[in-house]
Amino acid sequence: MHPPETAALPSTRRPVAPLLERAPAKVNLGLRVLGRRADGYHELWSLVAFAGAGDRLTYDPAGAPGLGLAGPGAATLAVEPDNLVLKAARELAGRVSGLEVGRFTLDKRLPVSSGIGGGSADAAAVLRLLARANGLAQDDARLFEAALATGSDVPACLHGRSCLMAGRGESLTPLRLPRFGALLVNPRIPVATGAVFRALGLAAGETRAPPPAMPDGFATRAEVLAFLADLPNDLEPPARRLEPSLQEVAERLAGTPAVRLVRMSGSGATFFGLYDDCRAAARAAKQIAAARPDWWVKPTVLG
Ligand SMILES: C[C@@](CO)(OP(=O)(O)O)[C@H](O)COP(=O)(O)OP(=O)(O)OC[C@H]1O[C@@H](n2ccc(N)nc2=O)[C@H](O)[C@@H]1O
Ligand SMILES: Nc1ncnc2c1ncn2[C@@H]1O[C@H](COP(=O)(O)OP(=O)(O)O)[C@@H](O)[C@H]1O
Repeated sequence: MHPPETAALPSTRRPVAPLLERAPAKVNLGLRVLGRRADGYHELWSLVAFAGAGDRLTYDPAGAPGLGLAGPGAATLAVEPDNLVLKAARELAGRVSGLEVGRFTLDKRLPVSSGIGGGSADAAAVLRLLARANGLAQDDARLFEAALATGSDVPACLHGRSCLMAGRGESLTPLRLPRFGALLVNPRIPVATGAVFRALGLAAGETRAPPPAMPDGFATRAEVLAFLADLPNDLEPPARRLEPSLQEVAERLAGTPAVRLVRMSGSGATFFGLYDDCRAAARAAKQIAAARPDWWVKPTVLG
């Protein structure tokens, strides 16, 4: 005799699938510091692109509110007190009454404090996840406000596509870029953003030369490279003064075949090389990883 069939218990809770968002690395292809404002922040003018490589955030709307860390970089980061994932969630909750916040799991792959905005990308991914889960439009102004309150780089990461970034980081002009193969290299030396800005030594109210003329767009990689020749990263000299060992990173990238440009991103210490395609970037990655297995070396695509 068969046991009687049991009907599934009725549930009062709607099953909700976890949501996933990518948190791509940000690369400052060029970055001019135009001056220092009275409030201490610096006026920037930067051509920003996003990489195929990044962290990943999953969100369980039904989970206990909080953050779990996973992935190769989990041990390099603490959940509190300053995790940008929770800061972004708090900033949005302060602006949207009744916002439901569940559990985030961060798959940490990008090096921390490395000039490619890993924390900012995570924060932006959190805002996108909370918007999706709470039915907010992705262009809801409160997302942008929460982004800027979380950090200067978060609005660009929320935008998530190549752009000219100006002001403190809040002024964004979309700009399409042709695709590059790219290699990101970090010597696993964390560099504090505030220290690099301070090492520039600008007084409050001081201004510097204006930026180059704004391009209408770029049709070819050669046009981008010509534009970048006049758009260095003004934070690279002070970062190199603070960390003279960055010279080796630049030299190793410059020694890879077919590299078109070598430069530091943001406040460092990640440097990038640009190539015509992903195959060249992958070859370069092998060369550098063989010489420096202790470094973080990531071939990817940009634009
Ligand atoms: C330099 C950049 C370039 O994209 O990238 P990273 O090196 O961080 O990746 C960003 O402006 C970094 O943005 P983010 O890391 O969000 O900066 P915040 O948390 O707002 O500020 C960190 C520190 O940098 C200084 N800061 C930041 C932005 C800015 N426009 N002027 C500044 O002087 C702040 O005064 C603070 O001491
Ligand atoms: N989720 C996060 N990922 C990375 N860094 C974080 C995160 N939350 C907080 N931080 C802190 O934010 C600062 C900047 O980190 P990050 O965004 O990785 O570097 P950068 O601004 O140089 O690109 C570091 O002091 C780091 O400890």
